[in-house]
Amino acid sequence: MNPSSPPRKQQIPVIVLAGFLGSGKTTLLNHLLRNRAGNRIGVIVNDFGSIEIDAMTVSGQVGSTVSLGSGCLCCAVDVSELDTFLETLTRPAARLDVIVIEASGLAEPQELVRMLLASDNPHIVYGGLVEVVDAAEFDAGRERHPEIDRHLAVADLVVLNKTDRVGSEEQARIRDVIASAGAPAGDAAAGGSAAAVICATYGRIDPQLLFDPALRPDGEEKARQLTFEDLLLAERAEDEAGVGHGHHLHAAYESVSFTADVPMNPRRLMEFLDSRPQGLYRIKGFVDFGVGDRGNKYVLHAVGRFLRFAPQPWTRDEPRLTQLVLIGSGIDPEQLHKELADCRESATPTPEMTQDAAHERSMWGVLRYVQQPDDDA
Ligand SMILES: Nc1nc2c(ncn2[C@@H]2O[C@H](COP(=O)(O)OP(=O)(O)OP(=O)(O)O)[C@@H](O)[C@H]2O)c(=O)[nH]1
Repeated sequence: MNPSSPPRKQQIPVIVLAGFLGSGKTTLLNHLLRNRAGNRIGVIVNDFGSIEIDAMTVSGQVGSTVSLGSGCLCCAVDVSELDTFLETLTRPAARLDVIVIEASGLAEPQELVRMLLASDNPHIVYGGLVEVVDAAEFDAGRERHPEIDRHLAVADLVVLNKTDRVGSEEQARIRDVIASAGAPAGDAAAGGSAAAVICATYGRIDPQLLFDPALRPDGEEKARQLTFEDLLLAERAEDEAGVGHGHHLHAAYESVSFTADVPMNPRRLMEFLDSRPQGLYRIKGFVDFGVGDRGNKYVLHAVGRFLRFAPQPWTRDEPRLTQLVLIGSGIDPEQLHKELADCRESATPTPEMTQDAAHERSMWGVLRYVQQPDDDA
């Protein structure tokens, strides 16, 4: 790392929102904008027309960028202009916390993801490919657009939307199809989508699946955060009114919090991360590798198969801890917690020389995921 450049504020996650025409991308995006938990969101779309800009105060329009009073900056772009717009949106003056690119129904999301991963903009980090699927039109959609299987295979999170229009059996069937999407015909075991799948109506997912609540003291920025409990209450109210569909949002995803006050063993943690289960969508937090690197904690960001560590100096009085949150759907929280606990360093004494060399070597696996300033991806 270049010691002359001061560490900048955390990189801004860029999320790609994809899905076929009418699947509910704009509905989901509007939901995120209304429940952005204090975050300032930058949105890149193919055209403004579909976003409910009326619902927000438009405070300025420059070129094809619209600044919304509610803490959102929108721009309409052609994919070839992506880098230029990311450049604009990541300027410190924009003060954005997260950027969402709504891929047009026709854009190939893999192409956008590839461009993001290859981008040399140091201020962004890949935030995942979210594929919105219309549950009611699933089979018809696949027939018309067989390429949807390819999209599902590379997605990090699949939002099975419009579940108000299908029963729970049909939802289960679609989930199975998604899990085998992209695998060679007749051989689901050979692969398929590793994406976490969550069900939704009108795109109402918990925004925390995609980004964290902003820690902003600024009162003007404080949008009310839609919490997990709110979603649950809304669902219960629907159930009580007899309009629910037996699908409970608390079953939508699960999270695991892990804290350790002894260092983590780099080799074992990397084994855990390299074999993380299907459906484990996000991991965030920081890791103490103890003697592996006494000076730094390692901020961990994983979304889908993407994984990145960023070393950050411990402050003088900071307690040496590992703190991680894992979020996913269809995961076994207890098992994951146990596996992480098994990654803690055990105090087996080895001769000091061997120990030093071993620690240095075991950090290699971690360092593979540390971005160097001139890395491409
Ligand atoms: N019944 C039902 N309708 C929904 C749901 N989510 C979205 N819709 C409706 O589906 C239609 C399409 O939704 P959009 O959000 O515009 O879909 P989109 O993917 O952005 O569509 P394009 O911009 O054309 O690509 C709208 O009329 C929405 O109100 C849902 O969960 N259930």
